[in-house]
Amino acid sequence: MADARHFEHQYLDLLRRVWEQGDERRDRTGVGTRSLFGPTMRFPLKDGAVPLFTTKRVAWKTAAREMLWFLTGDTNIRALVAQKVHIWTDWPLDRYRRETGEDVDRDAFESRILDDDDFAAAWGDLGPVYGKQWVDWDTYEPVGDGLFRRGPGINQIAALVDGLRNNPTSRRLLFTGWNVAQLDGMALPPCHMTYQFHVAGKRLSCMLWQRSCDLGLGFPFNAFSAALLTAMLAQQSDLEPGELVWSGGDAHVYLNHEHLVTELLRREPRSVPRLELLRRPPSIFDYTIEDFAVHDYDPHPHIAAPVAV
Ligand SMILES: Nc1nc(=O)c2c([nH]1)NC[C@@H]1CN(c3ccc(C(=O)N[C@@H](CCC(=O)O)C(=O)O)cc3)CN21
Ligand SMILES: O=c1ccn([C@H]2C[C@H](O)[C@@H](COP(=O)(O)O)O2)c(=O)[nH]1
Repeated sequence: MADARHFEHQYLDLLRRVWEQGDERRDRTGVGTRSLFGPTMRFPLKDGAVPLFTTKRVAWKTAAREMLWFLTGDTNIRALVAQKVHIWTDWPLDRYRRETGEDVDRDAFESRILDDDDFAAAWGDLGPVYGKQWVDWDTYEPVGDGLFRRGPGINQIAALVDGLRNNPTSRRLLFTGWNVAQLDGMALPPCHMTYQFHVAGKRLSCMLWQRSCDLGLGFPFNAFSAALLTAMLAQQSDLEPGELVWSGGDAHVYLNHEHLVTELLRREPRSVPRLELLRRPPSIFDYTIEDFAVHDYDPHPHIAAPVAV
């Protein structure tokens, strides 16, 4: 039976509102969007609750692999492609086509990324995106005469775990990918850009600030990933997950996702999935995909939709 308060209704309501009332405009990609500014959603994370949407099947293992890849600090798509994660391939592929004029197809491009070290180094890197900023934010030390040398990189995630354990009432429990000085070198500036945490009793809550949100394709991944990260951080800090508060800046639906919106709004959310961490690894950097299980996930079928590059 349909439960009016299923967490997913927040998502479906926002999709409807953006589609019906959003400002229609041209966007960077040329596809066009309808856009609203500043929505907030709150998802419970207690007892394994997780915002994994059920009105279409979401490839949660793909989202989890991407999150683990961020935590390694890697910014090259090679490690993703090796795990059959294709969600970042289109940006290096687009650059390759533009800069060489060669009309290589996606599969051939991915094969070269996997088979050829030099090619992967030259064409597979996204620049200093999420992983770099999260675990190895560049620092510089003055050495006199207006000269600087590299200092040690800052690991924001390690510092966060330390803060959660030792200073849980701090109002500075956050990390960000928005390194203003390095935005120009990134294939895309971070969308899910700032994560702040709050501990109340034994509950760890996360607030994610997402400056730009593709509601059809990106958001189902972003919501699940943020919940997963919160569960991992809670486990590492002897806390329990509390709530995910998501705030978006520009929340949009691409005009070529109309079929997705129409079909999702026809469907009823079903089942309440649960996330389980099967092991407690020695640190936040030691999780593997085998450490995650999702129970009671009974989604409607997947709906394909094109990604705007
Ligand atoms: N326009 C746009 N939307 C995004 O969500 C997005 C970007 N660009 N650029 C950077 C990353 C890459 N992300 C992506 C890219 C593609 C899918 C995607 O195609 N998802 C499909 C198939 C997933 C699969 O491979 O199994 C989906 O139906 O969810 C999802 C997230 C999120 N980000
Ligand atoms: O995790 C992500 C990454 C990207 N997106 C979407 C949001 C926008 O549709 C594009 C980025 O384009 P900008 O012009 O840089 O805003 O990618 C997402 O939703 N989630």
